[in-house]
Amino acid sequence: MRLDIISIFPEYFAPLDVSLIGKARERGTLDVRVHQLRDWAHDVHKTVDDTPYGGGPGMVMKPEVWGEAIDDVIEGGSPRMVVPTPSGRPFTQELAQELAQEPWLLFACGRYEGIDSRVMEEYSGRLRVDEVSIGDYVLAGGEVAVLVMVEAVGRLLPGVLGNAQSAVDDSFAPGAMRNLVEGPVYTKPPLWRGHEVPAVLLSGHHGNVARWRRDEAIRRTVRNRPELAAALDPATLDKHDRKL
Ligand SMILES: Nc1cc(-c2ccc3ccn(Cc4ccccc4)c3c2)n[nH]1
Repeated sequence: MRLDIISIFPEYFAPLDVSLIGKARERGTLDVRVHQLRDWAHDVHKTVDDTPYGGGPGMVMKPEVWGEAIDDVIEGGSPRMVVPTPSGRPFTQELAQELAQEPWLLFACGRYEGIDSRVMEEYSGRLRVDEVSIGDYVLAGGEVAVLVMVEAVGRLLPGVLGNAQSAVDDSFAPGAMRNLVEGPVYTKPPLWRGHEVPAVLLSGHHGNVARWRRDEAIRRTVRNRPELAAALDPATLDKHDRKL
């Protein structure tokens, strides 16, 4: 997968050189290219923003600079364009799975009050353009949102996660964990500061372990994410409720 990221703060993406994503880049699974938007601003001050039409606080990012940058980066190709914004469609595990199937993603990182909307209008005619929110809180720009999405998507790519099963067992993953968060995890020692590991996990009985883990996942979903629990098959809840 090729990932292009355009931003006025390319240094935000240094973390993509380390850990899972860094190794995927070394292996060639991921081809990440970060671009400085100001390289396409031609005035002496490399201006990328201007005052908003209709008034209001802050500044808006200029369409001309973005248009030149995107045209140069995509070179006539057709990546899927993802634009982080507070007003976008929610970024979910399902969307991460969808993006992980794409051969080429282009992330446009806005700052200030956002990017002139005509940029998304212009490229929606040529590319698949998704405006995406990573949550109902307001960031100062798109860079952190892109880091979140690149990690969530990157870990789903073949060979990136040491243990491919992990992704299958992810919270929210389609299939058995749909609408469920994960339960608690434990490792050695079996007793730590008076806290024991649940005996079932030491039993070696895989069926009982699987059932216990599902019970705990449902218990935690009901406690922390009632809106997800509401979407669970009532039969599932009912069966487990009796034990929860
Ligand atoms: N989930 C999520 C995404 C963002 C986000 C993404 C890109 C940008 C570009 C500029 N800002 C600042 C901004 C503040 C308020 C209104 C509009 C823009 C951004 C915020 N915040 N929260």
